[in-house]
Amino acid sequence: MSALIARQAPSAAERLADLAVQALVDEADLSPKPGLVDRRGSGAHQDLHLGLMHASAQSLWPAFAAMADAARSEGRVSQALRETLGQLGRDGEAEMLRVTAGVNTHRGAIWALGLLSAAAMLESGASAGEIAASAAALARLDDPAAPHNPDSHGARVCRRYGVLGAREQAQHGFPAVIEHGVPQLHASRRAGAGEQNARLDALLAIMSSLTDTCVLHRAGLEGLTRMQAGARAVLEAGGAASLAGRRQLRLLDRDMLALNASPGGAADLLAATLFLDRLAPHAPAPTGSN
Ligand SMILES: CC(C)(COP(=O)(O)OP(=O)(O)OC[C@H]1O[C@@H](n2cnc3c(N)ncnc32)[C@H](O[C@H]2O[C@H](COP(=O)(O)OP(=O)(O)OP(=O)(O)O)[C@@H](O)[C@H]2O)[C@@H]1O)[C@@H](O)C(=O)NCCC(=O)NCCS
Ligand SMILES: Nc1ncnc2[nH]cnc12
Repeated sequence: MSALIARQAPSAAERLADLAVQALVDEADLSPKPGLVDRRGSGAHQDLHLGLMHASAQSLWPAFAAMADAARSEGRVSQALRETLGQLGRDGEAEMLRVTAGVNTHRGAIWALGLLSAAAMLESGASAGEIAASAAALARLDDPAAPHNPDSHGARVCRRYGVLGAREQAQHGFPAVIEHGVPQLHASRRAGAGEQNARLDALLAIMSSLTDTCVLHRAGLEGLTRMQAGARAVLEAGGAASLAGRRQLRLLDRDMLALNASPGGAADLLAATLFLDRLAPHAPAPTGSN
């Protein structure tokens, strides 16, 4: 009997949860990322490290599987599905905080990958853009049970600087992912950058345009401007695979550390990019870890 259970193929929801967790692990491991936790160390953070990012990612598997399964049961974008996803997202966040002893490792990632996992189940076989559009339709539905926290870091800086944050990024169909992350990942792969460099370029493309509320919270408008301009400078110099680009990337890393800035929102959206890329690849698939 146990041999029979062991051989059972994973369900579609379980496969989506596998992909979501793998995307988070790949994002955490990618190095060198400016200001962020990676294989070299904790970046601008005092309370995060790579082991904690991995443990947090693994703790979210049941939440992602449950969100995808709820989408399978409901079968369409609906108010009922939105409310179920909201509850599962809050449960996932509680489990993350239990595993990390209260440190916010992946709040933005639960939001983005939770919506995208549910949408991927609804839009099986669809393109990255179609999946993101379906996730956006879910994000635009109001969840009356969601506790509105006007004091979250994101809410505070959105008010102060008049910018859009994680909520709007999802409601608008993840433009940072669909217009910047995914196309740059594919372009850098086509140019022969190597998989790790292509992923770094995708992160930089996201950073060059995103109003990352983590950076605004930690380093204000100056931090955001320097992040966007620094990321653009790496790409304009030839990207992470080029010597000139690597030089710019080292400067950007130093700058982010000096400003105590960490682009956590961009990191979450890189994970969303890698998730969608695995689901709907339209460019040469990764060939190794070079
Ligand atoms: C809608 C919610 C995402 C809540 O959003 P809100 O803006 O109110 O709340 P925040 O607590 O600020 O969380 C937003 C997180 O999203 C990431 N992010 C930032 N900017 C963007 C952006 N422009 N687009 C997309 N995503 C963005 C970011 O997450 C990462 O950073 C986290 C660390 O941040 P922080 O806690 O500020 O940590 P530190 O700087 O280290 O703090 P200190 O050390 O200084 O104390 C890290 O977790 C990364 O993930 C933002 O943090 C959503 O949460 C929500 O409403 N959920 C309800 C449940 C639900 O409905 N779910 C639906 C199905 S999933
Ligand atoms: N690698 C990383 N470093 C810091 N914050 C993050 N949030 C999501 N991924 C992160």
